[in-house]
Amino acid sequence: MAKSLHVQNINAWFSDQLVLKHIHMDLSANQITAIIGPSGCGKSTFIRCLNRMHETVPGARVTGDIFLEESSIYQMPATEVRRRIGMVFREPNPFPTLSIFDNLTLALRLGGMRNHRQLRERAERSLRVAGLWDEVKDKLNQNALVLSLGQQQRLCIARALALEPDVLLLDEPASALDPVSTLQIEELMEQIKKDLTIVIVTHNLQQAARIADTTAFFLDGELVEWGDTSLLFTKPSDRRTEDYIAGRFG
Ligand SMILES: Nc1ncnc2c1ncn2[C@@H]1O[C@H](COP(=O)(O)OP(=O)(O)OP(=O)(O)O)[C@@H](O)[C@H]1O
Repeated sequence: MAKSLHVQNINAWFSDQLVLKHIHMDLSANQITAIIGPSGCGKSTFIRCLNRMHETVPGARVTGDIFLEESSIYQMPATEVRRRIGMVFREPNPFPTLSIFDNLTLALRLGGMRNHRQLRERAERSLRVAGLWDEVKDKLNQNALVLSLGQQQRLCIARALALEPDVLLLDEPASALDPVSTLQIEELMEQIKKDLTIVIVTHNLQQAARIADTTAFFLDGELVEWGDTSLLFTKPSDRRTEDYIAGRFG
């Protein structure tokens, strides 16, 4: 079920470098929120804070709090946070030695699901949602690397969906893909937002304008502004946002 995230005064460091400063933001359920901003402004660090991945980097630190609905993610076991708040990365990263089926079901099996019929149902359901079932149903036991890059990325999304998360974080999920695969990923996000809260980092302003309900503009570790995507693109309230979307820097 989709759940909203509430970010309260997040600061994040890599060693002594402060890379996110006093971030307050709400990420609404059943919406796509796009995170935009120039290279190095803290977009990836921000979404890696949202499922407690940032703190896994040696020397990295976070202060502040993030709530999944009413519950602080810092009061939950980190493994539980990452199950409920899934993540898809820039480069498709299927487990390279595993079959398509095992890619989808490994985490479920590690979580204790043993019944083969149940595993098969969950795998099929997430592949159907990811629009991949017809393409892979006859090769579930083949290595995941037989798939094209675009299919591998949809497999990674299906793998995240198989855990039935509340939130899905995507860090430039289409940046390594061709235009057709990019469109498939965008259509997929539109479909799954009815069940999920989606946060996507993108360099591509057209992509944010096409798919995001809400857009947030980051600059130098600050959240300059966030709000309704069409308003942010047509009537930004801050001069720096206006300059960025007009292509004057970044
Ligand atoms: N593993 C790391 N160790 C140290 N510093 C890092 C690390 N990862 C990122 N940084 C620094 O943190 C700051 C924010 O980086 P981040 O990757 O969050 O930005 P970004 O907006 O996602 O950039 P890009 O669009 O280029 O991916 C940058 O100054 C970057 O150099």
